[in-house]
Amino acid sequence: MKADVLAVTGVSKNFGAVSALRDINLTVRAGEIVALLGDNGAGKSTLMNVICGSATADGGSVLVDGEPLTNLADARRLGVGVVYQDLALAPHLNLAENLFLGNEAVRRYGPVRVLQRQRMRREATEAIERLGISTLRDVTMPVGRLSGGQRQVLAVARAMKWAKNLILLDEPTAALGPKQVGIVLDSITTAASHGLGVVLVSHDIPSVLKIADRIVVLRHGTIVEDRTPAGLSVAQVVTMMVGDE
Ligand SMILES: Nc1ncnc2c1ncn2[C@@H]1O[C@H](COP(=O)(O)OP(=O)(O)OP(=O)(O)O)[C@@H](O)[C@H]1O
Repeated sequence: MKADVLAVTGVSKNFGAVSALRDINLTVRAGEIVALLGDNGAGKSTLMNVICGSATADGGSVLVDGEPLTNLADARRLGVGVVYQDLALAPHLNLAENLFLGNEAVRRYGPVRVLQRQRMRREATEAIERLGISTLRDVTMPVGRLSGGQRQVLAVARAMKWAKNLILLDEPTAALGPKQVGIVLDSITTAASHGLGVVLVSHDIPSVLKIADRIVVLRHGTIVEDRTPAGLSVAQVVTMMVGDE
């Protein structure tokens, strides 16, 4: 049995009178892909924000690789990679520069800091090769020239390069064509096969059914299902998400 990279225990979060999360218990193992599902307002974003350290829970705990995570600095130290819906890529920079955005490789000569461009290009090429994406081979290409799917894959490659334990993805297949969806799903399963735990929020149920090892359904701030998706139809999952409404 693989180790838990994420253990969420008894987490609650309120916004004034709104109880956005109530007694959330969730574990994710190394190499496991867990999809967080739920109708609008169910609490998915709030839970992702708590797991990535951008929001603090009012109660309960989040452990990554056994260590408490309560803020963004913890998330960075514990190797939690996040792929935001807007991808947070810089279009005027090239692929390699984007992979290193905020983590630039520099060499210090006394007070002078020099960017290690060659090293960044080499490591960027390796990171992209790990995902097996042939269309992203030229790491000197500006990101502004990439398609939506290629940008999404690049964002996954970046999260994977810096993540040690866990990758969180927000709607990774939104607004992509079928072929691009396939490439993005492959990149996510590759990240998991490298031993990272993956948590993704998605309304794209067919994609979730293809790649998730577990689905976790939130309704009104509580988990109502935590199970394998094996044998489930899209309609059955939607019913779990919306309940009797
Ligand atoms: N910053 C905030 N201030 C006040 N209420 C909030 C805030 N963030 C979320 N909420 C409330 O908490 C509940 C859960 O919201 P959340 O955004 O987590 O849901 P969600 O499942 O991600 O929804 P969606 O699919 O629409 O993004 C909702 O009732 C929402 O209105």
